[in-house]
Amino acid sequence: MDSGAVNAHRLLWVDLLDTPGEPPFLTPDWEILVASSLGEAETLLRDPSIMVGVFSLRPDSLEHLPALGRFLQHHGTREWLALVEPDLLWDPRVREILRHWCYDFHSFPLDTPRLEVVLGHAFGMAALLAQSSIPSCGSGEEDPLTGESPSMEQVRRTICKVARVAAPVLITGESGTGKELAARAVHEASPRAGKPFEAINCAAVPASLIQSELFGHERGAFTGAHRTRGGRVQAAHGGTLFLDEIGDLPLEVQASLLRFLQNQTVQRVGSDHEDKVDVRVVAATHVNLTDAVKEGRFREDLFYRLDVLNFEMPPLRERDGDGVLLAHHFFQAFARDRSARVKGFSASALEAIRRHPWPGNVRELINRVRRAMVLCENRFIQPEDLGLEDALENTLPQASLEAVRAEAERKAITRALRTCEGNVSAAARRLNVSRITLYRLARRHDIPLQGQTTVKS
Ligand SMILES: Nc1ncnc2c1ncn2[C@@H]1O[C@H](COP(=O)(O)OP(=O)(O)OP(=O)(O)O)[C@@H](O)[C@H]1O
Repeated sequence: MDSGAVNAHRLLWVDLLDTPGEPPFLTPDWEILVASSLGEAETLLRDPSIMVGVFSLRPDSLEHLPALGRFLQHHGTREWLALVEPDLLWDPRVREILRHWCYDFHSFPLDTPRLEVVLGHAFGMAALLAQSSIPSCGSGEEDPLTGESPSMEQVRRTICKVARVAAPVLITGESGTGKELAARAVHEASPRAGKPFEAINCAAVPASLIQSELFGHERGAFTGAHRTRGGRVQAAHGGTLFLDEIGDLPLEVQASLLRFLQNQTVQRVGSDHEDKVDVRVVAATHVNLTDAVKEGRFREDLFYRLDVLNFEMPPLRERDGDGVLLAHHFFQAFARDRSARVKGFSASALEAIRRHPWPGNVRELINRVRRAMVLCENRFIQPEDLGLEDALENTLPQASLEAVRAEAERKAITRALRTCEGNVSAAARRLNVSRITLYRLARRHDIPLQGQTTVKS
């Protein structure tokens, strides 16, 4: 029964009677999913958004009590309500179930308004419990995603939401924006945290090997298959499979992936039977999959299977202030690589970081900061150390005349020293100033000079 209401709370109705009855008519706040066996209930509960369940106990359902007890124990993070025939309340086995595993119970006949009130309370309690079991959901110490811009805050909120639902997730975004990191964050914030997170880059595995890499193979299935091997999908059992660059998956492998998503089964290459798996898929792409579908490179049915929940990692140039924050973050992280002399970023380097469009996104920023920390010869990283001197070019005319002159002076001195391989006398001649003036200017601009201590002014 589907109430069809947007944002309705999902409720599992477990009916173990030989002749199951209809669930009651509840307000559209509830979407009722009916299971007529514990097996069916088990399958439906793969959906973590179902946080509340109801089951009824009548004389003809007593044979199921032992199995019901095990089932409730296994799903103890949900809140359960029992509807009980009044006579059964004296049965010690029934009392045991109510005492240990139920949030509340009702005796027949059913009082629907009262039931709904209690269901609301039970849902609230289950939601609280679920929240406290989600580690940081993007805001605590474990949060791997650095960034405080509004667009990153939005990403965090989305991660928290999609983490709770079992459906596939599709993450889009330019290369280097942190799609894999976001996929890990989804996994860590989901009930699958602590279970395997298997990541595979579909573009990096040769097309001939990807089928067996994903689904495994039997011994002798192809030349070189010396032993039977499980694939990455099976390795992710209970957890999450991250398929990076999904747009590069060959068409024949797309068919197997679709089958796996539909049935949650895998078939090894060379095998004629299928194994059941429980894996959540998170996929990422930097290409437009809609275009790939139009061009026949990507199966439309697979696209719709994957595109159930989606979000985009914003490019770094659209994350206000995050470039500088990330630069400081990686500066600290690479502390071991840096010379103790390097204290941080100069004001002009930070300005260059703000101005640069970062086509390679966070990955480019990491590489530039790491290189600058190794190459920097000053106490503070300069735009040139980051290879970002051009980023300031257009901005200089807007700065004060004094700042423009200082920046030009600093650049000219640095360039002359580099050309003269650090020889101060030669650089001074080239700049048409005395050595003493060059020493004074170098000190003002924090530019180290060779043999500085031996020269008397
Ligand atoms: N917000 C962030 N905070 C800290 N590190 C980040 C952040 N975003 C990305 N990174 C780092 O940047 C690098 C690139 O990130 P990642 O591999 O997740 O990007 P991607 O979008 O999956 O790239 P590609 O499309 O090329 O596979 C990684 O080293 C990752 O740890």
